[in-house]
Amino acid sequence: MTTTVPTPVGQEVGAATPAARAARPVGATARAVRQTLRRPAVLIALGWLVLVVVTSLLAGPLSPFDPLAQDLGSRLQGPTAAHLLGTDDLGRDLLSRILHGGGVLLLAAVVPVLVSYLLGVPAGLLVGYVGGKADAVADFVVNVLFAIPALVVVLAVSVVTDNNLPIMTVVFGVVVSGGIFRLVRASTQASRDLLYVDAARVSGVTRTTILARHILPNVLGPLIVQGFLLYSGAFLFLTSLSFLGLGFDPQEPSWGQLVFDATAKLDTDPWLMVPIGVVLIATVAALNYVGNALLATLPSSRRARLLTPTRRPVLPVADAHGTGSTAPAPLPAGPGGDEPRLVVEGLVVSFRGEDGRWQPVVDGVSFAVERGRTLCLVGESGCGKTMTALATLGLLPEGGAAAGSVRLGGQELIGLDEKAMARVRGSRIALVSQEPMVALDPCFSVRSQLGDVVRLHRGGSRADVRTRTLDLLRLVGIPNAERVGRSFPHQLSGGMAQRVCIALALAGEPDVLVADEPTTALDPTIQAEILDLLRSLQDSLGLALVLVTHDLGVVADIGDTAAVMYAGQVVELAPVEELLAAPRHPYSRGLLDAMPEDAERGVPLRTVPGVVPLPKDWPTHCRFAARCELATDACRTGPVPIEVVGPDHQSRCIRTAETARGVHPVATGGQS
Ligand SMILES: Nc1ncnc2c1ncn2[C@@H]1O[C@H](COP(=O)(O)OP(=O)(O)OP(=O)(O)O)[C@@H](O)[C@H]1O
Repeated sequence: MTTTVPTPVGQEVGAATPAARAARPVGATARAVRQTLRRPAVLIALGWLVLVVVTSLLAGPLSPFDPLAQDLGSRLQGPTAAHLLGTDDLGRDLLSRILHGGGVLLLAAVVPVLVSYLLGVPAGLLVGYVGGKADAVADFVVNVLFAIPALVVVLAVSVVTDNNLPIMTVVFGVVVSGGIFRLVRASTQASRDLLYVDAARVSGVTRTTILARHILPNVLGPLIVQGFLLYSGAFLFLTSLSFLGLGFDPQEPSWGQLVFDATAKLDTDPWLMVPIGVVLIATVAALNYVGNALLATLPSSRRARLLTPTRRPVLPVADAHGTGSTAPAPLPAGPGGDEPRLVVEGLVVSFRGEDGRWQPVVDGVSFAVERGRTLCLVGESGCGKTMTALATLGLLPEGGAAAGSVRLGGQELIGLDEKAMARVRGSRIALVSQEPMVALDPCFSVRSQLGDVVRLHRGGSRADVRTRTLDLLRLVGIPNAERVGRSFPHQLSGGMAQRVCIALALAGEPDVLVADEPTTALDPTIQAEILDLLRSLQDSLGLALVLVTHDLGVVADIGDTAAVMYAGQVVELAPVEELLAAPRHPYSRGLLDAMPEDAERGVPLRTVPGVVPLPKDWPTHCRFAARCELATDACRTGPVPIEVVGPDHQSRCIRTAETARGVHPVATGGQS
């Protein structure tokens, strides 16, 4: 039997990015756990574990014989009516020995789990929260712990303590506690800057309360799952010790001892190995199976997948047209009359309110993107850019549903079930999110996360996956790919993390990349580098890029076409140069006038007065009318259709003819 020591926990558990976990409703996780526990295979595994525990507890009354009673007249018998599982070389009943041999082992395996939790959880919370020097010291200690082979330490302890099992299990728990520490620290680091944690901090809540109430719940799920896996590892480890005759009383039956006895007679009496082998394998497999099944219920590092309900709700026909205020304008065909790579037509995204009614937040949006071109979705906060982008990937948050048409290379995506959509996502259309640190799982190295995605999309041997992973890192401009590959997300700068996220998105070689404010979280010099990178990738790979931004500077820098969104609608769709030179919608003009790049020193920055109305407050007439200085009574009489105002240029304004002649409202001074 080989000695198995559980691998470091932090490298094993698919713990969610905590921010993503925080975003996931608790009820959803609880539901997923309940569903998992009802699966027949999980029920069988749980049933076996319960059987093992109960029969070990009731070993005395259940055993047909004294497990130590020798009967040399019935040595090495196979199964008989008297001895259902046969006897060993001293004629001892195997069934009775198996029943008595598991209890101490099962109990002893709890100790390392408890010890590692007692050490790892508080230390991980504290160090993850305060960071700084404490983090460096703790990291050093944990690295040392990981470098020590647990078996060697425990063997040494067994010699020094004269085979004292409790001390050996405690020491084993200390050695493996580094994994729990890393898991908790990584989750704490990612949670400590969440808005609600900040809010608690500024409200004067004590550090202990913040850690216990706001941060610990984020890590509880993975900890429970890890408990199963750690217990399974500890159980195997202790079985190995007892096989070596360490820790357990050699006079008492133990499962390791039974394996040892069976190994000695493997050539002449192989049956001896069968009952104990089956029991051991079944027990370890059941523990691992339940652990892994629970693991799958946790939100994983792929935030997008976490936020995706397994069955996506469908908008009822009556609500599928949003407010149905206007028909979409015709879309341009691609070169040679082909359909462009991504075509979005009459897209409606709605959320179901507490009253059960569907509230549109994206209302009949249409645009198309060609290979090698960039379409920018631009507008103020709350206009529906992100929801439009997420709907194209089938990644709407829970409660959201989409209708209309999203065609990718001619294939309709709206209405695809989650399984089919999962095949499309990543391999044909991929997402680069706003917050690289949220998109990366703090518990796994860059190489491991990227390798997972490469394996998922391309398969191949370990060497192939490794080569491709490094190639991808180099592709996104990371020169020291080997070193960055070994790093964990918290060791990366924001720009580097965003490059890694772009590499993740490119791993499946998609045709279309959707980037949601990919530079917002970065400082200006890095923003420029990331935009350059996207542009060069687009050139070399021929990607169609959908870029969400509120920054017209970014649009000017990288966009080919701009779709200006306001209150859930596209109000202007135009080639970027045309939009910048001669916008046809007053809102576009307002945004341009408000660009800080154009501000004159000493003159207050121009703004568009007022705010974007909430979806529930959208008027039935022009939604921008309340903020528009050109608005007349005619603008307040009914829905305004989007109209073709030039080749590839559309505007949703009834005064478009005048704006073409340069009649535009002057945005008013506001913030300086
Ligand atoms: N989970 C949700 N449930 C209900 N409404 C939502 C949800 N998420 C977003 N919304 C609403 O959808 C509308 C559009 O939001 P969206 O995030 O797409 O805007 P945005 O233009 O991307 O803004 P930002 O730049 O701030 O992300 C907003 O009114 C928002 O309140």
